[in-house]
Amino acid sequence: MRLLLIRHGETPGNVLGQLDTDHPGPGLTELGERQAEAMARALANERIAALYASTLIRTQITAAPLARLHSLDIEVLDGLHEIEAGSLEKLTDHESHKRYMGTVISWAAGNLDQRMPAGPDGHAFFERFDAAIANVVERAVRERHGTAAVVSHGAAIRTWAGLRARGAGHDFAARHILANTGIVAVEGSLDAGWNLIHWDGSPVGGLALADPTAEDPTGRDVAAP
Ligand SMILES: O=C(O)[C@H](O)COP(=O)(O)O
Repeated sequence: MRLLLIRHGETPGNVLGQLDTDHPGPGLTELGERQAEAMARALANERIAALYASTLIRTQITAAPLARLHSLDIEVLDGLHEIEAGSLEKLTDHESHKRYMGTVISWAAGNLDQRMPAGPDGHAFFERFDAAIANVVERAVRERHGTAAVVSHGAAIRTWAGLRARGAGHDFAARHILANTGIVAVEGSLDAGWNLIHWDGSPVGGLALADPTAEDPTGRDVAAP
């Protein structure tokens, strides 16, 4: 089956460069709302049979136009939420960004024992995200459908795909941006594992929907010095 892992639309926290991972989290900016509408239009011809969002409301708001267009319900799944920032929560400085993204990219390299300061380690993240993906796949197998869309988060998608998708890898995940409404597509199964099909790091509705001035720590190239 195919999984479209979609990052949510822009939030006020993304504009400020805030490490904002608490529940329920912020809604979208006006640009974020437009990104979500454009994402639905861009995916109008995709045969999406099931649509999932995380427990943070920004993903549910982002999924709403796509749900309307495809006449789908949004299923909110535990386990798809952003990687908790621990004691870095709400910080906006570059050292904190580096520490947060450095930790999650090291998980994508397989160093799962590393811990976010006062937060989770890589084992805890992969356990909950893998379990969520297993739920998505089991339903697809039961209902015999081929494509599911999963609206999740910058660090969570990059880290999961970096370790789990053949053709990605931690270095790739670090270097490839994942702007708001960027999409990482993987194909595979629980038994065979996952292959990277494409990594569209820009807003799927087009570059006119990008916000080059946003600080956005989880969306940018983190291999850059
Ligand atoms: O730094 C961020 O942008 C926040 O920590 C959360 O990531 P997200 O915007 O992809 O949810």
